Parts: sequence; structure tokens; C-alpha cells
Amino acid sequence: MRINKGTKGEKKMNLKMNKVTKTYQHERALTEIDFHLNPGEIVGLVGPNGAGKTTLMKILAGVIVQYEGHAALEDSEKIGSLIEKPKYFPNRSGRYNLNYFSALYGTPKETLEEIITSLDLRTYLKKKVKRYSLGMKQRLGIALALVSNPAYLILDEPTNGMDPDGIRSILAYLKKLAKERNIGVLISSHILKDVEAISDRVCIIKNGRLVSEYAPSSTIENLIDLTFEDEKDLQHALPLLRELDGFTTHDTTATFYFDGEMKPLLKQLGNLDIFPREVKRRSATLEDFYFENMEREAK
Ligand SMILES: Nc1ncnc2c1ncn2[C@@H]1O[C@H](COP(=O)(O)OP(=O)(O)OP(=O)(O)O)[C@@H](O)[C@H]1O
Repeated sequence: MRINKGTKGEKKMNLKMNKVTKTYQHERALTEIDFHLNPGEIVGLVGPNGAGKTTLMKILAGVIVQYEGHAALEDSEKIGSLIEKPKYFPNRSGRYNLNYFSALYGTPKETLEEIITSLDLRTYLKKKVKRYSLGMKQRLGIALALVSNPAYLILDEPTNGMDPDGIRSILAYLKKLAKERNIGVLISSHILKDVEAISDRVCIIKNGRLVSEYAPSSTIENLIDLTFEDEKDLQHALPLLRELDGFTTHDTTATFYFDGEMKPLLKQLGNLDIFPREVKRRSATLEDFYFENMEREAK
């Protein structure tokens, strides 16, 4: 974990990067990334292992300073981050660590107590941090990122190792911080449902490039799940379906965008002696969008 102190700025400007390219030794990790984060906004960052999420976050947080392009706050502001292992004193208690960093940043006592309560840390405060479970360490890491009263929070997989109750309450707390204290939050996770639940928008990164952006508010039921009896039927139907917008497959189900009447399509399939077991109309989720992007990129 790293906490950037920065100087205080009255005006909150957005956090952004322009045409950022990062190469490690000989390996290109990011290519020409344009990205911004506004105050009070929660942005999700999702992508496969090795796509470049941590690298992007490290550059935004100022942990990596060698790269091509430009990444900076337009105004000096404070960034709290939890990226990879939080830095703390493992042989000391949670309370010692929180007091130490609070003293460093001049955090008011009430603010610290509010953070401890909101992150449900109170029962572990006396315990040495090296004896914390992964979930407890993550909570402490988020708390330490918050004691500097940051304008922006950059959290790399912060819910790793947390139980479902913990995840729900942390996500609700982050939402509250964004809405009530106008903190801009960038959060990465492989749990697409969690990212979808909390984010105002979600950026998808693949092979070091931002390939797409998703706004999770859609309630339009324009997606069809067509489930076939078996793989053979699905394969047989492919020539008819694969050109449809957003087409993906999972097990014996084909998924695609389809606004109109399904009858003509079902009739065409019937002519091929294919009768799907189930036709379901629903709204698209981040998961649909994610796989659609991964498949499109792979083509
Ligand atoms: N310190 C490093 N030295 C060399 N290569 C690195 C270093 N850190 C990351 N990389 C490489 O850069 C690419 C992007 O890695 P990064 O950790 O940013 O991905 P990620 O999206 O966070 O992955 P994950 O989901 O597995 O955490 C990978 O190919 C990785 O091997």
C-alpha cells in the first residue's frame, strides 16, 4: 500500500492519463491508455490475468513513475491506494498501525473511529497484523488508504479473501464514500457481479489496451438466451446465429442481442429440425458484455 500525501487543493479535478504506454524490460504491459476518474465516481476495471490492471493502477497512484505518455492529477490531490500487499508493521497490532498512520496524516480521532467501525475492524484491533486473515488484512489496507483523507481511492482487488457479508458491507461503504464525500474510486476485481453492483461505469482491459466501457444501468431486455438440447443442435444452428449482434456461447446456450419477434428465427431453426429447449429474454449484464468483448478480441 502506498499513501500519497500531496498538497491540499481546493478544487477537485479529475484524475487522468493520456496515451500512457508501459514496457517492463522487454514486455509491453500497457499501450496508449487514455483514462479518467471524476470526483464522486466509482469506476470498475476488469480484464483477464496479466491484462494490465495493476500496472494501470500503479501508474495512477504514482507507484510506477517510469512510463511513456502523461498521467497526473490536474490539481494536486491526495490518493489513497491499496495495490498488492498493504504496507504496515506486521509485528504490531491493527490499532498501532492505524494510530501510526493517522498521526502521520493528522487524521481527526472521530474520522479514524468512523473508518474502524465502517470497515468492521474493531474486534481485531488488538491482534498483531501478521496474524490477520487475508480478509482482515484487506480491511486494514482499505482503512490505511482512507486515513489520509484522500480525494481518490485506487483499490486493486480489495475484496480478495473477504467473506460475502464483508464484501457486501465494504462495497456499500465505498459507495457511501463516493456519494457523500465525493471521493473518486477506481476498483478492480475478477468478481464481475461485485464490480457491476458498485460501479458507475466499467472499463474493460485486454492485452494492455482499454477495449470497451460499460454502463451498468441498462434494464432493457434485449438479450436472448437460446438453450439447445445438446451441443450437436447448437453446432447445427451456428451458421444462422453467429452473425447476430453480441453472439456468444456457453455450454449449450447461445446468447445474442435481439430486439424483434423471435418467431421467424425459431421457424428458420425448425426448418433445420432444431427446436431449442428454452428461449429466455433478459437484460444484458456486465458478464455478457465482458465475454462479448473477450470473444470479439479473440476473433
Ligand atoms: N514488475 C514486472 N516486471 C516485468 N513484467 C511485469 C511486472 N509487473 C507486471 N508485469 C507484466 O505486465 C503485464 C501486466 O501485468 P499486471 O500485473 O498489470 O496485470 P493484471 O491485469 O493486474 O493481472 P492480474 O489479474 O493477474 O492481477 C503482465 O504480462 C505481467 O507479466
